[in-house]
Amino acid sequence: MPKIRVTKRFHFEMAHTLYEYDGLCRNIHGHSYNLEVTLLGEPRKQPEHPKDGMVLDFADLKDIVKTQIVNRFDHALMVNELVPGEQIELLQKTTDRLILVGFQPTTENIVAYIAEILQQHLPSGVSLFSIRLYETVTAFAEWFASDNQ
Ligand SMILES: Nc1nc2c(c(=O)[nH]1)N=C([C@H](O)[C@H](O)COP(=O)(O)OP(=O)(O)OP(=O)(O)O)CN2
Ligand SMILES: [Zn+2]
Repeated sequence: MPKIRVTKRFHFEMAHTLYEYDGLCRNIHGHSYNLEVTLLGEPRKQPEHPKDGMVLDFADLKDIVKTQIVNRFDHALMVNELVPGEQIELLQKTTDRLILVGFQPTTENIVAYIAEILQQHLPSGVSLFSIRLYETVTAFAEWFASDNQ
């Protein structure tokens, strides 16, 4: 049975700030993130089944990624928990979509965070192969299962 990779693209708008960064990105600013999620699995081999030939129905993949990532991250502000408490309190007054994380919200760390979440929500029989997260048109980070075993 061949193993096949399937990929679906997603998009979300998110703001972040790089805590104590020595450049413009220390300011709150936004990105139009593009996300590519690639799964690995064997296409179903059940000729009578409506999902015959699918590793995972793209619709099911969309449901998982939208529920776990896009719907939570879209139009949110992601901030490092190290930011002083009084600043966090101010931010909480101006947005109901503040995501506090225990890491600097770089593309690298966000892609690893997404991988951690998605791995917990995939059905059996498929695995997360890779994730590519574009922060800008010219910059992206990738997570590969094979690099993280
Ligand atoms: N290794 C990383 N470096 C930087 C990150 C990151 O997540 N990982 N993030 C930033 C800023 O948040 C922001 O994304 C700036 O990135 P940059 O590519 O420099 O953006 P530009 O708009 O200047 O892109 P150009 O296409 O070169 O105009 C900083 N560094
Ligand atoms: Zn940025």
